[in-house]
Amino acid sequence: MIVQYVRYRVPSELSDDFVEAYQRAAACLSRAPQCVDYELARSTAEPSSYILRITWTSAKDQLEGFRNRDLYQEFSAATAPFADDVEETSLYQRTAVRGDGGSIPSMYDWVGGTEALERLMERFYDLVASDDLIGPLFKGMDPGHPRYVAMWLAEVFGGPARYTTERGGYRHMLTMHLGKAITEPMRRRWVSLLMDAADQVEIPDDPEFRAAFAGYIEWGTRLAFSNSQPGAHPVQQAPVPHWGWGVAPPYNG
Ligand code: HEM
Repeated sequence: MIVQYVRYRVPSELSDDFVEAYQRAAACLSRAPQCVDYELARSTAEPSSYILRITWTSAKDQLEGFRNRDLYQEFSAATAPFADDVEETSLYQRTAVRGDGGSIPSMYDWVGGTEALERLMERFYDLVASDDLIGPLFKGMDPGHPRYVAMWLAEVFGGPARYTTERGGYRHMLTMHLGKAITEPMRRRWVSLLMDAADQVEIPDDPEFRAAFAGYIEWGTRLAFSNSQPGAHPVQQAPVPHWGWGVAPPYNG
């Protein structure tokens, strides 16, 4: 891990604009898998002085991962008006001296990445195909469907944003559920078969992971249920949601 510090001196009349610009830029950091955490702090003694601290997974990830991607373009566009106010920017190696707050892996990393999610989804849709209640809903499904849903889940759990960049993002997923008239017993069966598949392919079964995973699945299936009802008026445009550990992150011993 590497810590980047950027010191700014911002004219006081621009301080609100500066913080607002960083609120926009921060959305990019929140989505960047290379970013562990970040904070913008303002000096109490000299209110025109700000320090931005960003912890990156590594200098290489920051340079080759973040700075080479679209998110960086967005980040730079938001902060460009304050480029001349930067007084210093430096990268620091962390030392052994530190307290709580090491990086918490994303749920995507914890589950085993794309390979594990694809394995899970292949098994799940095998179970679905032979299920009397929900099998018929998926009769004409695209053969790539398990992979697409794995891609969606990967993005939700903090992995690559490929469902957004390659598959049409939230809007496409929504469209696929519209008018399907999912019933509550169907939703329950979907959840239950997914949990069976999770046990069968042996994705992590620690309480923290399974609780967070089940939380998302409960939430997502309830949205799919309501969005699928005839006459529903769901939100048409939204980012792919990001799901995290909630109140019980992995136990570090
Ligand atoms: C967390 C819950 C859910 C997630 C994450 C999810 C995800 C998705 C995604 C990403 C697609 C579009 C795939 C593509 O890009 O082509 C899709 C399509 C679909 N979903 Fe869901 N879904 C959920 C719940 C449900 C439930 C509860 C049902 C029904 C019981 C359902 C039925 C369908 C059907 C029938 C399609 C269209 C399949 C096809 O014809 O290719 N989904 N779902």
